[in-house]
Amino acid sequence: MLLLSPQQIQQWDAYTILHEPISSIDLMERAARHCVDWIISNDHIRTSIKIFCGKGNNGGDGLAIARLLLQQQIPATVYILEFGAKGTDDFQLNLQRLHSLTKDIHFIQSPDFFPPVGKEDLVIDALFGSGLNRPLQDLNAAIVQHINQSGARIIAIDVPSGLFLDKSAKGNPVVTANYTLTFQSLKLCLMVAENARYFGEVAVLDIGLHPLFLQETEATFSLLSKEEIARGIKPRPGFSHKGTYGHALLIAGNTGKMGAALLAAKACLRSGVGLLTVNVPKNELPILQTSLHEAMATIREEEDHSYDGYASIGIGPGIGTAGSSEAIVRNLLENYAKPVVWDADAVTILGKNKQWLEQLSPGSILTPHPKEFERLFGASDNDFDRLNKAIELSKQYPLVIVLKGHYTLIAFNGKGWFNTTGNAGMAKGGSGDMLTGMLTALLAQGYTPLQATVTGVYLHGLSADLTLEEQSMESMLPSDTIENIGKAFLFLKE
Ligand SMILES: NC(=O)C1=CN([C@@H]2O[C@H](COP(=O)(O)OP(=O)(O)OC[C@H]3O[C@@H](n4cnc5c(N)ncnc54)[C@H](OP(=O)(O)O)[C@@H]3O)[C@@H](O)[C@H]2O)[C@@H](O)CC1
Ligand SMILES: Nc1ncnc2c1ncn2[C@@H]1O[C@H](COP(=O)(O)OP(=O)(O)OP(=O)(O)O)[C@@H](O)[C@H]1O
Ligand SMILES: [K+]
Repeated sequence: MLLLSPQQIQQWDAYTILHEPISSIDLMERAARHCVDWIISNDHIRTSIKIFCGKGNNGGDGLAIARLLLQQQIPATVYILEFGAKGTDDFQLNLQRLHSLTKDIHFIQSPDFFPPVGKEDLVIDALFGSGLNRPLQDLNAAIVQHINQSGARIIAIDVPSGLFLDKSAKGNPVVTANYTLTFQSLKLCLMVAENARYFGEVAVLDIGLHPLFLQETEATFSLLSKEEIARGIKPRPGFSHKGTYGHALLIAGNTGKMGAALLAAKACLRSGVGLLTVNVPKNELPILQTSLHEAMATIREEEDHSYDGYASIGIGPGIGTAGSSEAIVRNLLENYAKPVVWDADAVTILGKNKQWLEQLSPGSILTPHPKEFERLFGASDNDFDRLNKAIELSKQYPLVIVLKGHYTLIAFNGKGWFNTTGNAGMAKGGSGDMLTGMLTALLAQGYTPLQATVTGVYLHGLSADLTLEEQSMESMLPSDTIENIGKAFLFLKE
């Protein structure tokens, strides 16, 4: 699914009107009906429902929602923010339709006429949607503040009023919704952490916009889908052998950080690799060899760091950032030409030696979390800037950049894919190590760097989601999640 700009969303609307065909007022009616169905079936009806409308089509949705509620004998009061301009055609038509049902429609021109709103109210925010083109001010800013401080349950229609679809609204007045009912597809503004406090829980309502439009449309950002990932999984032919699936090397672990090496190694082994060697400090060798019978080992302090024969290498989890680790990073840059997975301390070392970025082998995968990303590429003003920076960098460097988060972004060659699997039970040390092991395993099996990354990131989150069948978000450990990598592969084959 593509993440569209406001202009593209308008075009999708127009395309549907032309090709379904359907009139725009009927499309609005369908959107409103989906909202009402969702509100009723999710038990959000309150004795007092206050619907705040602007005079664009978002406000039109609000008016249609009011009428559909009233038709089911559910009382609702409408407040229209009056800022001079005439409403859109569909707004005006819905206003006429509503007038035939109720006189409980209030035009507000000043904060003096704001209705009292309290905890017991349900507020429907239909002030502004995808047409917002500047920060809210004056009366519009005042009503947002009034609603936000009321303590009422707030349901935003399409997006919380005040959010721009594809750029930051940092510092602007924005409705803090408990729920956002967004039409047809997620929007970029509903994917970033900086807006999480505004959009609350998001439901995507399928209002039947024409699917063919997407086939004729290009967008920088899209969402990964199960079907797409499942199609990319390589078969394991009956006559294959361990050599078919590659020999991976993980350079991981150090004194007090051997858990990182074990988690990465175990995840690598559970992700289909043919052979695995783990490079660890001499003193830590027994920990590895007694806990993981399938892994071989090389010793960190030994001079001969030949990388010949490894189909892929992952470096970083728990290695530390001391000079000896820096030396390994330099050695790897000079002596290994295939893609490498760079994570954790290895990313920090690259951040300290930025000139080395030019030397990363093409197709290498960088897996920074936002702080590590900042160390590598500098600070960003907001989440949108960071996403756009990752996209620009992916044009500049022949690398796959994995910006980890709730919706992890994978940037490659000027395009970005958001992952939709995973949950807050993964917000624990060790989750990143697990991902490094998985990506290294997939590279070793001959997946292209992009394919390895999208597959690995998706399966990583999916394993965590499946872990919730037997654990809570509080209790689950990366070790549990690794044991569910198998279930995740099976789920893709269903
Ligand atoms: N496409 C779909 O799939 C469907 C879309 N539908 C619905 O349509 C919504 C989009 O409607 P929309 O385009 O009329 O824009 P909307 O957000 O209502 O109003 C913006 C208007 O207000 C103005 N304005 C802007 N910023 C302002 C500001 N800061 N302060 C004051 N005024 C400001 C601006 O006019 P301006 O003042 O710039 O002339 C603009 O015209 C969408 O979110 C969804 O709910 C569904 O009905 C059906 C399916
Ligand atoms: N709330 C969340 N929702 C979805 N995924 C999450 C969430 N929190 C963390 N994750 C995922 O878990 C992983 C965490 O990796 P990250 O390197 O940031 O932290 P870590 O677990 O401390 O790493 P390490 O393994 O190096 O200790 C990422 O892949 C991230 O996408
Ligand atoms: K809204």
